[in-house]
Amino acid sequence: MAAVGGFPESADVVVVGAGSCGSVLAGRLSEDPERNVVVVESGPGHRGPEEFPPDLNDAGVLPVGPNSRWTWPYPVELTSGRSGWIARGRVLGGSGAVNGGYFVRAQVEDFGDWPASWSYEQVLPFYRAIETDWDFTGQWHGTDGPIPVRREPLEAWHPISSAFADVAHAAGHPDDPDKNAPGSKGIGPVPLNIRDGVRVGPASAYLIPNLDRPNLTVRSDTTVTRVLFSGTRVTGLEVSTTSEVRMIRTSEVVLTAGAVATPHLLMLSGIGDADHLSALGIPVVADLPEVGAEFTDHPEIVVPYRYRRPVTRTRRTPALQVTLNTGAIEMRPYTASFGDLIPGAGAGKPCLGVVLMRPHSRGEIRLLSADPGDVPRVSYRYLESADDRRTLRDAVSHAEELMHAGPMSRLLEPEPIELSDQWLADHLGTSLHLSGSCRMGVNEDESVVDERCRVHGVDGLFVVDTSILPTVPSRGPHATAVMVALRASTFL
Ligand SMILES: Cc1cc2nc3c(=O)[nH]c(=O)nc-3n(C[C@H](O)[C@H](O)[C@H](O)COP(=O)(O)OP(=O)(O)OC[C@H]3O[C@@H](n4cnc5c(N)ncnc54)[C@H](O)[C@@H]3O)c2cc1C
Repeated sequence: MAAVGGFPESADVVVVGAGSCGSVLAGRLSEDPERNVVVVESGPGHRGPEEFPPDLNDAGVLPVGPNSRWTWPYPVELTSGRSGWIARGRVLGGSGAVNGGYFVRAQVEDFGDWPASWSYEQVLPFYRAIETDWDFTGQWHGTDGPIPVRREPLEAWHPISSAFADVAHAAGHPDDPDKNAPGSKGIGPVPLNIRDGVRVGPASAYLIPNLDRPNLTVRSDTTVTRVLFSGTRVTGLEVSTTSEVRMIRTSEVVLTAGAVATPHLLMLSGIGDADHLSALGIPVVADLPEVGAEFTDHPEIVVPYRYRRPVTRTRRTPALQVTLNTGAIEMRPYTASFGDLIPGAGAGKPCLGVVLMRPHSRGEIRLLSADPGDVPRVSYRYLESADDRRTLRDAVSHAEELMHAGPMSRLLEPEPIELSDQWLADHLGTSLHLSGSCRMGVNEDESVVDERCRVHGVDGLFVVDTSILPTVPSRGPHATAVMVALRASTFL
């Protein structure tokens, strides 16, 4: 697919990565016709809705398997001695173009970890502005935003969604019809940014409709390899295509490369822990030890079962229709195995996801070399916290009870569970919600960007993506990522 736009020599502002946040920022910043906005995206682009790759439209699958054309695969260590890999979107729309379509807000108490200027009251107008909620109106919901939010009607529920909701209600969990209302907890339908089986992500909502603006250039298939500085002032970017390395001159750069690539790029550019950078021969521009440090994500225990009778799922059925949110745990009765949801992933068993939404464990991203072509080392350090292990063991026990109850036991037979820390490690995965690898904060010693998304210690450099969330929200992060980008666009 051709790059969108010619090769720009300079710009007023360059947005690095046309993913979930980058799409919103590019669309919003280019509303000012006097501002020359360039977006550099490593993955393929498309010039309009008609060129949108059809396999990205289908919200019934996650196109992130080993042969995907739309992802960066990263090898990771999930917990000591247990490796795996994660995918991040690498295409116009980024991870939001390949994700599960679960579009839910953070909880009010999640903002207790954020600077005071990012309280729930202050961010609510931006959550509302991004959406049109098809099911609910009133003070919590948007009515004219570009992203549709809807829940699956009961008649479209997969048998696993209905059976799981029945047993959760019978076990005393409250009904939770609106997971985007403050105080939501219990069992209920998930809000989805899916319309007629098609994901409507930030690229389709904010970027693609504006590609014909004369002051907006999207340069796809081009990877930023370094931010360039004169002293501590941004002067431009080094970028590479398959055929050449070039520079783009600019005094303002917004990194929206996502929670793995953004800390990677910062460190390659001399911003990070000074000892770590010096050991790799990278000249230090700003000593910020929190770059790549103490990130958070949702560890997910995959509890497998087999169906007692064949169940049917249509192409329109999303991966997830209902969740149970109880305490720090989210339970996800997926409507298909990951083998079926992810093309090329191989055979998989149907499963219930038991997910820790408020983990204590903290991960780390570090460079393996100063070569931009080498992926960084991503260590999740899941299950290192005794509290996390205990909460997950208790949750798996409860999941087992639910799976052996009434409608669930008539539908499926769980595999035997010999619950131990080893069993947890053997069934461990991640929800791919990585956040907080360049945290926002008021204290320079404990964060990477300030409340206005400015990188500490340098001029002209901003970060606006899930890396700046102080901790991963206790719900999926996508709606929060879009909210953050929309709010940031008001002061960038
Ligand atoms: C498979 C999958 C399923 C998920 N499911 C859900 C879900 O159902 N609900 C939910 O809430 N969350 C989900 N998430 C998480 C959510 O989608 C992400 O948190 C969110 O999209 C991240 O947005 P971002 O803007 O921070 O980064 P991204 O959307 O990942 O955007 C980063 C962009 O930057 C580009 N880029 C990176 N490095 C460079 C570089 N050096 N030069 C140029 N461009 C670069 C990338 O190609 C990408 O397009 C899922 C994530 C994945 C991967």
